[in-house]
Amino acid sequence: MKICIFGAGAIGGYMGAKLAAVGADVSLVARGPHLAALQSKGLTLIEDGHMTTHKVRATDDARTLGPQDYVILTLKAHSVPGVVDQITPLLGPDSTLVSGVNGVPWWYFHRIGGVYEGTRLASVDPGDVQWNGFGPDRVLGCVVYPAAEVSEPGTITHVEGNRFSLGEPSGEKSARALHLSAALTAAGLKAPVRPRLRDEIWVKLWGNLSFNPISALTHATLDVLCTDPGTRAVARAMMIEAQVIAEKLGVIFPIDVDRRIDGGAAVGAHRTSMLQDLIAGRPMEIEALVGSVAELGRLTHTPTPSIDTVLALIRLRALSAIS
Ligand SMILES: NC(=O)C1=CN([C@@H]2O[C@H](COP(=O)(O)OP(=O)(O)OC[C@H]3O[C@@H](n4cnc5c(N)ncnc54)[C@H](OP(=O)(O)O)[C@@H]3O)[C@@H](O)[C@H]2O)C=CC1
Ligand SMILES: CC(C)(CO)C(=O)C(=O)O
Repeated sequence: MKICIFGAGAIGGYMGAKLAAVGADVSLVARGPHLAALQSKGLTLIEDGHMTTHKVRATDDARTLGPQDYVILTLKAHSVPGVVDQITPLLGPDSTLVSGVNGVPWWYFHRIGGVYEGTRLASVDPGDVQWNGFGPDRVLGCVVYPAAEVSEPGTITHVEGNRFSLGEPSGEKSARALHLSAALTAAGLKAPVRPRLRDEIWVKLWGNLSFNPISALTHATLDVLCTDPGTRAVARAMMIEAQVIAEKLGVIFPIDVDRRIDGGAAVGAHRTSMLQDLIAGRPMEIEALVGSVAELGRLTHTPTPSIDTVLALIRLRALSAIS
């Protein structure tokens, strides 16, 4: 089974190291100093205080790798539309594209059934470049739970978690989903195949939608923003609006908003990825995590005053960060 991880930074590097450790046929697409380190020194993973280094096939030119059985995208959401042409050489007629990217996925309305079937999302797929370039039939959804970081070029430090939930847009337990699940499980990861992956997408998104921009706007860590009465109320209001939207789309939430916020608080003094990106001067995943939910609000005729307010603030914060 040939697996390529495109955008092998923190999450892709973590998955790549776990696969390489068990001898899987895995290739990594990366760039810059991180790629140079992967090629010269190998991929190092620091996990539970142990350091392991793996020789890996790594390139910045996917054309040299050819068609794969699985292409796992672990880019930041805003990076994907611009690199569709770089990814397509990895795709043969039977290749599966696994979308390991946070936020509302561009394929959300593929095989969902009902009145919204086939709806495209401009916030995450402007110009439909992913829908038209990849084709939604080859997509297998993935919700990424581990936390990891590129601690230096070529080195991934795992923080916590090892679950990558998988799911077909149709909810089927397909052979392609089960085969990838088996490969990831053999690498020591948790990879359940879920019949209702969209429910999990929303539970994760609940936090990213609210905690991430609030943290970037306030520079507060999760424990603080989830317990401060003012910011907790903002997060809660955003999450309730999102819940109304999601339930109109058929989602069933297994927990309530307060439990989700308490879960965020329990993570502790963690800077969300959006705050980390802001501090590092990198683009933030604003449209995939927040703009997409505002777009779904309009689609489902759901008022989203809290989400719109925070979205306006974080968009302007991003512009101010650039200039
Ligand atoms: N890190 C985490 O703990 C978690 C992340 N996620 C989600 O997972 C996804 C991936 O995040 P993460 O792993 O942190 O992101 P990273 O930025 O660490 O990894 C993406 C990598 O892709 C590289 N890249 C970008 N464009 C190209 C290109 N054209 N060719 C080759 N390489 C390229 C980046 O290089 P460069 O640095 O040069 O841009 C970077 O190394 C995001 O949606 C994120 O929200 C979800 C849960 C937790
Ligand atoms: C905030 C957290 C931990 C969960 O919402 C996260 O996923 C992120 O930092 O992007």
